[in-house]
Amino acid sequence: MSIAFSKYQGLGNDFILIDNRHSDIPVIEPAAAIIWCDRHFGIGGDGVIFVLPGQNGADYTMRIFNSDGSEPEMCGNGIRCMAKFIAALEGKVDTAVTYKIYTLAGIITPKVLLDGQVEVDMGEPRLLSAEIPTTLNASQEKVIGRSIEVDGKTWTVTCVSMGNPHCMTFVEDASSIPLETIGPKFEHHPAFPQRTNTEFVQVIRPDYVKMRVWERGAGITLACGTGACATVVAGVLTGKCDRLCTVELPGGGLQIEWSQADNRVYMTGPAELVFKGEAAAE
Ligand SMILES: N[C@@H](CCC[C@H](N)C(=O)O)C(=O)O
Repeated sequence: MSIAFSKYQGLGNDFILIDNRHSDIPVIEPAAAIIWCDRHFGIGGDGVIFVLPGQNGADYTMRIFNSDGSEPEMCGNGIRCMAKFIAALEGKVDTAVTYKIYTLAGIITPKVLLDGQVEVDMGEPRLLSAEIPTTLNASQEKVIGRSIEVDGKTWTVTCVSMGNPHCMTFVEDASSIPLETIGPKFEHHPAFPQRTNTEFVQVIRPDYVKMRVWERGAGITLACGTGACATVVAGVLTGKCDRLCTVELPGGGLQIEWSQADNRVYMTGPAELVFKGEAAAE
């Protein structure tokens, strides 16, 4: 049996998209997603995203498997790709269209704009330690500028959940951080019972930061949408960033706004079809 897929990327964060509208159960298992995501033996990708029938009043449901087979609650670049994929499935080309997508982080609302960019209402950030989750501040307070020992060094971190967990460290020079070695040590640190995404952020100006990410379940990626949102929230909480801020990632820039008016985070960025194909299912 073979399964049709479309490969999309958002700032180089790349995903295999599957039209799963006929069933609530993803057509491939996490073990197959690991093989499909492999860049030598598979299609290659940071994750596999399934478009399922809507739940809880949503138009569609998104499920995603990371390249290690784990299932995250949300994916910011992925939901922009999913919105473009659905618009193509529905034949809505060159029109603005908005979808309500049910995710494990709640309802998320991407809007495909006329210029092809996608603006996403990412919902409200979650700041309490139990919501992230982290044991860094067990008294249920926010985790802003707390110390953590990782790899024999003390780091000052701020933690934010955008449905999935993020741990941000502000640094002088993000390019000098040995992500490959320090990233997994943050990800698997006992202070994060559900592991964590890890971001190193260099403030260029309050409205412009550079960020590099080690993703939970995927490792180094060229961009992370939820990570960019969490970065701006952390920057505002620590007095380093404006609420409206560009986050420059290795794959390009995202416009992020943490709205004072409704406490929601809005993300705008690209999403593009790379190619379509068919892959063997086990
Ligand atoms: N790249 C994504 C985040 C994907 C999920 C992440 N690896 C996790 O496990 O939380 C994004 O753009 O947000």
